[in-house]
Amino acid sequence: MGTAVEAANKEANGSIAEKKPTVVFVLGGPGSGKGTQCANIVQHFGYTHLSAGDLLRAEIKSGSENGTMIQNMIKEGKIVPSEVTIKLLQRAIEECGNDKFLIDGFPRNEENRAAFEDVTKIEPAFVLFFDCSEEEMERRLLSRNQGREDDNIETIRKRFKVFLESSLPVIEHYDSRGKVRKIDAARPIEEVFESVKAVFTSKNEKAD
Ligand SMILES: Nc1ncnc2c1ncn2[C@@H]1O[C@H](COP(=O)(O)OP(=O)(O)OP(=O)(O)O)[C@@H](O)[C@H]1O
Ligand SMILES: Nc1ccn([C@H]2C[C@H](O)[C@@H](COP(=O)(O)O)O2)c(=O)n1
Ligand SMILES: [Mg+2]
Repeated sequence: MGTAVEAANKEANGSIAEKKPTVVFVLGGPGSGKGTQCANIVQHFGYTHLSAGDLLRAEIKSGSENGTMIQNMIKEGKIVPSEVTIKLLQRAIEECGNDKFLIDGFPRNEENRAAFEDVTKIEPAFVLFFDCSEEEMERRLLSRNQGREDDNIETIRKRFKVFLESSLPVIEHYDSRGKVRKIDAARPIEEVFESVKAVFTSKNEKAD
């Protein structure tokens, strides 16, 4: 159940169906640099950044009835049921005055993908895929130092396995539809962003 403030925001900004927002999915393995590059895209291109992982962590902190379940799943590197994550994304989109969104770390599996399409009827403009080796991602995660409970070697290995088994097939799904813009994410942050900028400024993209 939403609060009165949430309801007022939704009325002011419109439901997802009315808004028909531009959505770019930002995918890649754990530690590939999704959040880092999203921050740059926000600055340069005026998108609103919605990280599914951040929304789930905020839900744990809020003391929600789903908090313990979400916390346990994140600790195990597992993917939270779509209905929970989609509600959080839907609410964030509806409460926001912007009409273009980077959805980071979602869809993470086929269930996420199909349920989001079903509920919102939104097709992404394109999918940014940050491609990086496990070796490099592991190095980055182990030195991230943000106090995340899942940045330990045991959970990191589980997250890599889930990425290969459940998330890569989603990327392949969009690739077969010509939607994936693959970026070599193993380079320094500034170089990666040069490639990202080229995607967002391309005349062929409908998302700039
Ligand atoms: N190109 C890069 N080169 C080196 N370090 C990077 C690069 N991009 C990001 N990092 C660092 O790696 C760590 C992980 O980056 P980030 O949080 O952006 O990854 P992520 O894909 O969002 O990860 P997660 O899926 O775990 O949320 C951070 O400490 C970040 O500063
Ligand atoms: N669609 C999603 C996104 C994230 N989660 C959970 C499981 C992830 O390991 C964790 C952290 O996400 P990140 O911040 O690394 O993008 O959050 C999920 O269940 N479903
Ligand atoms: Mg992130």
